[in-house]
Amino acid sequence: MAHLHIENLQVGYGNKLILKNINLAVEQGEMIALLGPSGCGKTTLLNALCGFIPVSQGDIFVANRAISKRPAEKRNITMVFQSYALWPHMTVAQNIGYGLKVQKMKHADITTRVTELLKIVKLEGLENDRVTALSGGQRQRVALARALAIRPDVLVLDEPLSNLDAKVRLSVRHEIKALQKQLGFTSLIVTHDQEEALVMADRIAVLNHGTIEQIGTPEDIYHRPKTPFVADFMGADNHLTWPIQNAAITLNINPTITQAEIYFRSENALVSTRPPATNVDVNPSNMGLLIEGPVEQSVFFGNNYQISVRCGTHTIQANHDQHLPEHTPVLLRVPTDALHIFATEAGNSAPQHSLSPLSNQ
Ligand SMILES: Nc1ncnc2c1ncn2[C@@H]1O[C@H](COP(=O)(O)OP(=O)(O)OP(=O)(O)O)[C@@H](O)[C@H]1O
Repeated sequence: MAHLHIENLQVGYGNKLILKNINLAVEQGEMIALLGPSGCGKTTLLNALCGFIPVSQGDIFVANRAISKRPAEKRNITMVFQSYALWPHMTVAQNIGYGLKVQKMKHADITTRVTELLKIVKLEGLENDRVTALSGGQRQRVALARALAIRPDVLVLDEPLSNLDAKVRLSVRHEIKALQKQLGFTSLIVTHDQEEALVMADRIAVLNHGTIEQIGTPEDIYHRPKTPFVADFMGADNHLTWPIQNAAITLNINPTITQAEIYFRSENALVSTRPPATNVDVNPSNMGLLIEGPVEQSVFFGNNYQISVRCGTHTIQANHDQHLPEHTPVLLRVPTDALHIFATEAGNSAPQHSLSPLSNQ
């Protein structure tokens, strides 16, 4: 059994079921990111793990021990909160040692452990400062040190970086990742930032309406989404429902499809301004999805331009290195391996989750 094993977990508030049937196995030393839109149940899952809310059905095992009926303080799972939740009247060292004092550890041992943690989170010299005098990034490191002080079996982090400004956020996420590798703690981190999940996690679980839609490595989730929801959530910002009765949109793939939902990222739509007449041949450079149309809008995005191309009733987004004036005729080509194609049965108006991805990798 995995170090953290969640089996058929159901959790709700009153009569409202939030987590429907969660199964998750987290190996010792692994960091799993729970990724999903607001309200999908990420925090609820962390709260159920920590024992802050009861579970309706299913079980949670940590190191082969069933813990879902144990009170929060007997689970040895600690949470790092979005708001840090530090004691404002205490010093850095007192905050870090707080959990150890509650556990009635000897004063000398607390001092040793706190000194060790101050070094780990690079806050040496600040032990006697009030936490209110620290920056956001430093406070978050105190919160992390306090959580790690008691050597938890599982560390859970609820959007730990969301109160930090963009630059600090980038450095703190690398620090947490490096610490996780160095110390080997098992952790679950909640985020709704896909880039954060890709950078920090060993595996990502994508949640939607209280269920896990897909779990896999960052590469799997990014390149091989199993459902339209995951493709969309991971940044495939263009969506077409095939077939399309429009000669300006052609799909040259093998095998051919009759009916499908197609997703792709604007960064994978290659823009060319060559005349459409040269584009009709089906040769290797024309494989994939081809779309012809005029530029509707070109917006500067810093490192490139976001080009909107009008094609019948569709507006397709593409990235390009140059500004293109409105009405410029362009050809977009999305290579086959950048298309996420979810075949649907002919005449079947099945819900998205029952679509099957067509292997195109
Ligand atoms: N104490 C509560 N009582 C009743 N419903 C709740 C309670 N807390 C959360 N919910 C509901 O449970 C659902 C999931 O909430 P949760 O906070 O777990 O989502 P989340 O994925 O963490 O969202 P966010 O990214 O916005 O933090 C939401 O519909 C929310 O309204």
